[in-house]
This record gives sequence, structure tokens and C-alpha cells, in this order.
Amino acid sequence: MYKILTLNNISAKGLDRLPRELFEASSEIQHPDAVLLRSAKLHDWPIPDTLKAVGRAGAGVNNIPVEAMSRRGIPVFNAPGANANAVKELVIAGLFLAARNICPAWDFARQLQGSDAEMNQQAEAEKKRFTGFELPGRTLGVIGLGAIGVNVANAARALGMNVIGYDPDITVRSAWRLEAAVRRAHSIDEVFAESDMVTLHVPETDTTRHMVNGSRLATARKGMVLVNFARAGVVDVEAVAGALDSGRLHSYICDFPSNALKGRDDVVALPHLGASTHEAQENCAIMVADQVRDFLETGNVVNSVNFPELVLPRNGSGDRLTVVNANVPNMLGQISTAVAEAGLNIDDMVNKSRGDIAYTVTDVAGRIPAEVVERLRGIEGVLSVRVIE
Ligand SMILES: NC(=O)c1ccc[n+]([C@@H]2O[C@H](COP(=O)([O-])OP(=O)(O)OC[C@H]3O[C@@H](n4cnc5c(N)ncnc54)[C@H](O)[C@@H]3O)[C@@H](O)[C@H]2O)c1
Ligand SMILES: O=C(O)CC[C@@H](O)C(=O)O
Repeated sequence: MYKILTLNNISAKGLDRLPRELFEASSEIQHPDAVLLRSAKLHDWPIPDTLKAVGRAGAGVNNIPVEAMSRRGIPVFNAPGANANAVKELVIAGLFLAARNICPAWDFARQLQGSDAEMNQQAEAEKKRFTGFELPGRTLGVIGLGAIGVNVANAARALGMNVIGYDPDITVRSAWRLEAAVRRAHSIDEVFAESDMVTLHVPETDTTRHMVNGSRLATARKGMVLVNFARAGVVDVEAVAGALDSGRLHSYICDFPSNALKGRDDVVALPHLGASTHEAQENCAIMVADQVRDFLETGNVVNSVNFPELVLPRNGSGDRLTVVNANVPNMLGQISTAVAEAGLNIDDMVNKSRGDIAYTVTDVAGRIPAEVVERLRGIEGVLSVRVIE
């Protein structure tokens, strides 16, 4: 029986992928084999010795100590693209909110007093304050052209916008999905200088933290709209407050409330709702539950942010041995020697690496004795060893 600790609300459709006769999943689990989570912060969480996998039912993994997991030989899985449509829809809504000044206008209308006739009179007298602009012909800058950025760029094209995109590490898959008319920028500054609206779709990393700061905002077109459904930390909110005060920015539409911008008419801050649709929560939970289950039961790795992709169909009737180790020379030799010296024939073996991590899956003809596991664990550089019957 595998034990799965859930640290956030994980959609029941995802948990249904873990049959009760094989998996016990709850928020109360002790000594978990795997953890499933959404935005819970794991940085100060003591990693249990029993932990074998982490499944993030979403895209961003900045709430997870990925490097610490790697050092323990633990893969971190996520659900790439599974919530991209949900975020795209809210970003497009954000463009309309900004372009038509909908939030301050709605706020104004909600506070009108008097008879219907008096309210309508005040509305007609004041409505010019909320005059907006239309999207066709305007330029949208998209920074980060992954699952969400590409969806947003293509949707903006369909609305008649010009789109300029920046992503130095765009994948072939994203490049194929992107509308041909999306123009390629060579820097973030180029995007800021040429866009009426800019939307951010990058992960929060040491490189992207405060990517939007005072000096970058100084290069923005006057009256630009900034949209951030990526992560709070990608934007320096103090600098945004200054840019709004000076008129450099028209408005800031984001998914992250902050004290620096609280109560402003020119800021819309939603409570991290980008992925909050039933569809996205189900897609993410199903994808990540399937991946974690597959890893626990077979050792296969699909959609991990720190491990190489490795899928080996089960071959033969013996045990499967999985070894995670530092990606240094002569590890494979030591693993196969330990197996061979136990008198076990290797039916199939795959070794893949990614960065500092190497991962070897070996199907043997027979049972793997406990001494072999201990011997492998004792090899310098070996991070984790598992036997799957
Ligand atoms: N608001 C929400 O609820 C919500 C939901 C989903 C994702 N997100 C956030 O959005 C981010 C993007 O999600 P995704 O599914 O599109 O991820 P993704 O991995 O598919 O795409 C991210 C893209 O950003 C690019 N990138 C990285 N650093 C960059 C840089 N410095 N400049 C330009 N491009 C850069 C990458 O090359 C990649 O193509 C996530 O990491 C997460 O933080 C937020
Ligand atoms: O689970 C959520 O609600 C948010 C997820 C989102 O931030 C992500 O990175 O996928």
C-alpha cells in the first residue's frame, strides 16, 4: 500500500486515479511515499525519509525545494499545460478589464445613490472618466512563450492584436504552436518599448525575480498596461506603484494582492485565481496523480522538472531496480557489477541523465537480495535505490 500525503485540495478526479486497494491518500498521512500539492510551501518542510516523489498539481514549482529533492534522489513532477487554458482565459479577461476601465467603472456605479433617474443622470455625467480603448491594432507583448504564453499570444492574435513575444528558450513544441504572425523580440526591453500591453508568463526563478523593476518600467511605452498572472515575485510592486503614479503605467492587472498596491483604482489584484477552474484542477490532478502512480509502481518518469524522462516497459518476470545517482563517471559500471556479482542476469537496462542527476532502471531475471540494495546505497554518489517487485 502506497501512502500519499495531500497538502492542498486535490481534485477528487485525480485522487480517483489512485485505487483505494493500492493507495491511501489523505492530508493526515504519516511517513508518505509521495506528496501531492498545489501552492503549499515546502521550503521549510522536513523531507520525510520515506518520500519517493513529489507531485505538483500545476505548473510552477517555486514553492518546492527542487534542488533539495534532487539531492535526496526524489523526482518532482508537475502538470505542464494542464491549466494553461484557464490562465489564458483570465489573462484575456484582464486585457478587457484594463482596456475598458471596468473595475473602477463598476466600483463607481455600485456607489451611486438616489432614484434610478438620479443614478442614471450621475452615470451619464461621469462616464467619460472611464472611456477606454479597443484591442484590435494594439500591440501585446508576451514574455515567456510556454504553455500559457503561446495560448495568450494566439488568442490575442484572434482578437486582432499585434503580438510581439520574447522567450530565449522557447521549445520546438511551443514554436510549432505559436501563430506565425507573432513577431519575435530579442530582449525584454524591446517588448516593453513596443507594447501597449505586456503580459508575463515566466516561472519565478533567481533569474526572473523582479524582472519587472524600476529601470525596466522606465523603458515602457507611456500608458502601458502590465498584466501578471505568473508569480508575485516576478514584479517589483514598489516600482509598479511609482510607475502608476507617474502615468508610465495605465494599470496593473495581476493575480497577487500586495500591501503596496492595495486599494488603488488602477490595480486589479485577484486572489491567485488563474488556475481556479474545475477543468484545470481536474486536468492537473489527473495528470500528476497518473505520473506519480506510474513512478511509484514502475519507476518510469514523465513530466519531471528535475529528472530525465525515462520510460521502460516492464521486461521479464523478475524485480526492477531503480537507482538515482550523481551524474559522474563509472556509476553505471558499479551498478551493473553489484547486480552481476549477485548472480543476477540483466534483462533490460536504461540509463538517462539530466544535469547533475542520472537515473538507471534495470530489469533483472530474479529477486534482488537486500545485500545488493545495501551495497548500492553505499556507493558514493548514489542518492536513492528502490526495488519494485
Ligand atoms: N496564476 C496562476 O494561477 C498560474 C497558473 C499556472 C501557471 N502560473 C505561472 O505561470 C508560469 C508559466 O506557466 P507555463 O505553464 O506557461 O510554463 P511553461 O514552462 O510552459 O513556460 C514558461 C516559459 O517561460 C520561459 N522563460 C523562462 N525564463 C524566461 C525569461 N527570463 N525570459 C523569457 N522567457 C522565459 C521558458 O523558456 C518557458 O518557455 C508558471 O511557472 C507559474 O509560475 C500561474
Ligand atoms: O493550484 C493553483 O490554484 C495555482 C497553480 C498555479 O499557480 C500553477 O503554477 O500552476
